[in-house]
Amino acid sequence: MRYISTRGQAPTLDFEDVTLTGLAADGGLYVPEVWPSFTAEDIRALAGLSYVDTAVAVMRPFVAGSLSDEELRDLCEAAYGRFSHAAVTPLVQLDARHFLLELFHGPTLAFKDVALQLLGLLFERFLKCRDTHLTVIGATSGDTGSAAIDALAGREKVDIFMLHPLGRVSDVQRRQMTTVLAPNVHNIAIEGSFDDAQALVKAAFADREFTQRYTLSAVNSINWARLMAQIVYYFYAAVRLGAPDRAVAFSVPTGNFGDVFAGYVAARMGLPVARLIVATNVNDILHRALSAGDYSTGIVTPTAAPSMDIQVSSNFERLLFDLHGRDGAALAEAMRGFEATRALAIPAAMRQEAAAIFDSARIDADGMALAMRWACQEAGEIIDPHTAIGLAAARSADLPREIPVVTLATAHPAKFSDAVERATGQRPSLPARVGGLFEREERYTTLPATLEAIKAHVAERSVAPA
Ligand SMILES: Cc1ncc(COP(=O)(O)O)c(C=O)c1O
Ligand SMILES: N[C@@H](CCOP(=O)(O)O)C(=O)O
Repeated sequence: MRYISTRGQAPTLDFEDVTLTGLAADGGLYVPEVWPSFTAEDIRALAGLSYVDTAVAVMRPFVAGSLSDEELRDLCEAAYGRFSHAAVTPLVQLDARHFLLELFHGPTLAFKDVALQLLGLLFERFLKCRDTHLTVIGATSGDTGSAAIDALAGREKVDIFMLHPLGRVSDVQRRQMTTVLAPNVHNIAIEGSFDDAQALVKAAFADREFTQRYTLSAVNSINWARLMAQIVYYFYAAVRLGAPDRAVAFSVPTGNFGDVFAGYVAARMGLPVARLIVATNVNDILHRALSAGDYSTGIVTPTAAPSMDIQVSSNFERLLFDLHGRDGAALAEAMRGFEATRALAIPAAMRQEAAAIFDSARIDADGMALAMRWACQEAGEIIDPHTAIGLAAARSADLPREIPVVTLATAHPAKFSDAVERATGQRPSLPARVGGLFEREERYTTLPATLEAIKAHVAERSVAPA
């Protein structure tokens, strides 16, 4: 498989290089040159397979030329062997048509583990035969950071610098990052929002001299391998609910548009996905973009679902690439306009094309709390605020009755126990595997949100050649 940039100017790469590269040199994001295609028979053959077997079957076309089936299987077994549930991503039924797809059984209790446990192993596999030291630089609104740190802590040939917005992640989220004291882990609290942190990561990649000197790489969903691993659970869930003979809808709590884009890829590959519901909190740029063509940023409002407090959604560019007929030059011009004005009008024809599969909903604090209460009282499930936004959107969606609706449960409720307790009166406790968080020493550096400060910090801490 070859990978091309959404902005059309960067070199075409194979899977190994695309995994190690992160952001494309032209500022774009890598996508497969073609979407692999699964027939109904291919999908039927997934029935009854374990998660690992499903992962190998679904990811095989994306890694072709870089990993053999045996290598891919070994990596998946190691990655998913660390999950606490035998099904890795189990489905839970809430009522006649609503399901939760629990994605939080990994080591750091959020869906990010599904991709990042694999990515950590991919880095190790691809660096084994190279004389390269990777400097990973990432931005987190709470969950990517801890999952990436867990996946990379203590690994040879990698340093990780993780930027989180100071004071805007939950205590559990922060401590999951800052109590990891491995020498290759460098936590930075940025005086700004998640969008500022993400913009700094992109600015670091745009500095070609810096990128080359430190061999920068990414763990955010700008890295294609992240999304690839997330496609698997759409297949796994849909097949369990009757695909290819029954279409399934998914409701996805959305921030950076990575998780829901993985669902879009699954649909492009042939999975019968009836609808993808993009569920946002009050930071609703994606809802405005999909429902009214208004992709313009505002001020980020802190909410009880902090991991979705995002305005500029990285992966929306990947969808825009397809909506622009995969014309990299046209998209590069549109993105330059967006970067200059912080606004992009999505033409009606593109909006209509997106509407063939995407719905969207904006859920406010009351809607979120109501969904947490409904899940608790009617189905006996305690859910986290991000999942609640997905569930609220799922329950308000206008869909034929025979279509099952799967809400992606993206985080364990104990990561956000204050908000859960406020809504339901129940305080979920942390699973034993992450216990002791509040007794451990924390280590992080607070920096202003400037590229100079980040570069100086990397230069001081990285073991890569100066
Ligand atoms: C718990 C949780 N839910 C939902 C999201 C949104 O996912 P995405 O950024 O892939 O849209 C995030 C952050 O990425 C998250 O951490
Ligand atoms: N919500 C995310 C933000 C970063 O998203 P990513 O999927 O691009 O890594 C987080 O939890 O950090």
